[in-house]
Order: sequence, then structure tokens, then C-alpha cells
Amino acid sequence: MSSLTIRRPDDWHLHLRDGAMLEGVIGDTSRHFARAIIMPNLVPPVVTTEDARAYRERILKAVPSGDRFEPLMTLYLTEHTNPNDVEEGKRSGLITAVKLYPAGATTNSHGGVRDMEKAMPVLERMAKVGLPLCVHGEVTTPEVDIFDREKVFIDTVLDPLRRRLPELKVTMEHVTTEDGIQYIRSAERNLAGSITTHHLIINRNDILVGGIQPHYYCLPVAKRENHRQALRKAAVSGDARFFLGTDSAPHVDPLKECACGCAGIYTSINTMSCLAHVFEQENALNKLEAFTSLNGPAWYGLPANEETITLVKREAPVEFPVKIFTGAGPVTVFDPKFPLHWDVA
Ligand SMILES: NC(=O)N[C@@H](CC(=O)O)C(=O)O
Ligand SMILES: [Zn+2]
Ligand SMILES: [Zn+2]
Repeated sequence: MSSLTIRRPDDWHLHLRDGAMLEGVIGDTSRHFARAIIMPNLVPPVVTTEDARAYRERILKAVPSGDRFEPLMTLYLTEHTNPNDVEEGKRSGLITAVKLYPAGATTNSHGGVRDMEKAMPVLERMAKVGLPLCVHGEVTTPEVDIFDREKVFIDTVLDPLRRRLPELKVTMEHVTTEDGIQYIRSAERNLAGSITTHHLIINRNDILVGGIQPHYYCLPVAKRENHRQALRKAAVSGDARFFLGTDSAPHVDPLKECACGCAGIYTSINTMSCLAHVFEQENALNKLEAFTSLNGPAWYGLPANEETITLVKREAPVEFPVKIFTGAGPVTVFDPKFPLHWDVA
């Protein structure tokens, strides 16, 4: 039996939803993670500092007693976002980042940004006060193939924006392509990327071979195998610009298993087991702590957690539920398709 003790991890991209779903999923995160960046794509979205304050209160109320968990709040950028409100949110310590959803790119993104020009006053203010922008980096132009949307976003939106506003700190969320990895590596400063657990494990075959597999469908959609390999190399490299953002995104099964299934994969419950497996496969268990617990806080200017967790490799596979049952309905848990032996003690 081997074991590994690391600083307690954080999740730099998480969907907790609200109400009964929030209550049903929060414990799977707070059991292992000390902090998480909370995505603002609720219905209606978390747009103002006041919205974020109220949502934070609801999250804290739902944390199981005995767990210590700090939600790091984000604002959903719209074409009408008020720069003063954003600055106030940053100064009060309530807001950790602002999230850019190109309108129509993903779940609950219709209120996002259509015309980047309209977002410039807010982005300029963020650059001035040092508030990071988290981006869902995909264009939504119908002519662009869904597997190319990340690369085209980098070339036509992100790179021009970064040239125009080099002081703006940008997190490319859930990087899924070799192009994204290379772009982040090529940047001298003010650019980093979060990588999900599932994109280290699945490629697009998992979604489409042997029948449509809705529980492997997420956005950005998983790409070809060479892209998965590039993500794995980046994650285990120790490069401080790459860190974990699970993008754990629960949807109830009826909304996944239907003619127009939602995008999102639920991984909070088994993420640390999956990651230990991946890092061991890559002979890089000694880099797991950098990816889950050190690089993220350094990027966001926060101290690493003082507490630790211990991962233990068990003889028998660890059993995770196939589904969790929330008050909102059942949610299928990510199946990595290999037995998980690593467990958080
Ligand atoms: N990743 C997903 O497939 N879905 C996320 C939205 C997002 O992060 O793009 C969700 O909110 O369901
Ligand atoms: Zn996204
Ligand atoms: Zn997400």
C-alpha cells in the first residue's frame, strides 16, 4: 500500500448550482477541497456583487457541518456589467474573478457577451484593479466546426484581447486542445489555464463510439487523442501555469439522457481518485500537489492551504456510486472506465 500526503486541494472551476442541487452536491466538494471558484451561470446568472454576496450565503448555508469550505465568487460578465460594481466587488474581497461566456457557447450562456467591444470598459477596469478574467474559450459562430471552436477563439478573440490589454490577467478555463496548451506556454505573463479531470481521461471516442454516451458530453467537447495527451503532459509538468479546475457540472439524468442532452460531467466525488490514477500512470505522483494545491493559489494570489490530505492506494478498488441522489433528481457520476484504487483517507 502506498500513500501520498499533499496540501489540501482547491477546485478552480466548479458548478454548484442552487437550491436542492446545491444541497445535494456541495458535500462532494467540501469533503476534499478547501476552496473553489464558483461559476456564476445560474438561472438567472450571478451578475452583480449583490447577487454574488447572496449566492455565497446560500452556499455557506449548504456546507455540511464539520466541513470547512470557502467559495470564491465570480461575476457573470454581460454587455451591461457596471465597472464600478466590479471594482467594488474586488475591493471588498468578495469577488475573485469575472467570467466571460461568449453568448450561446455553453449551459446558461445566452446572457453572455455577443460584442466584445461592449465589454471593454469592464475589462479595462479589471486590468487596472488586478481582477482576473476567466474565459469559456470557444467561439459560437455557426460556420466554425465545434471541434475547432477553442482554437478559433484563441486566434480571433483571446489573442487580440490580450494584445490590446496586456495587463489583464486571463485564465483559460477547461483547456481541451494542444493549441490551447501551446498558447498558454507561449505567453510570458498574465495567462494560465485550468484543466479538468475528465479531459485528462476521455477523448471524443468516449462520447460517440458504441452509441451516443451523454454522460461523457461536456463543453468544450472532448477532442482527439493527441489533444488529451497534450493536456496530460501539461498537467503533470509542474508548470505553474496549469492547475485543476474540475468543471464538475451536475445536471439531473433526465436532462442528460434525452434528445437534446445538456453539457456537463459530474466529477467532484471521485476527482482526487481519478487524478492520483492519472498522475501515477504518468509517473508523476510527485507533481500532483502542484496541479491540485499549489499552482492555482499562486496564480490567484492566495496562500496555499495549510491543511493536508492523504491519498492511499488500496488493494481493492474504491467503490463510488454510479449516481448520487439529490433533491433535484439523480446525477450520474463520471465513470473513468478503469478501477480506482486511490482513495482520500
Ligand atoms: N462544462 C459543461 O459542459 N457545462 C457547464 C458549463 C461550462 O463550463 O461550459 C455547465 O454549467 O453545465
Ligand atoms: Zn465553460
Ligand atoms: Zn464550467
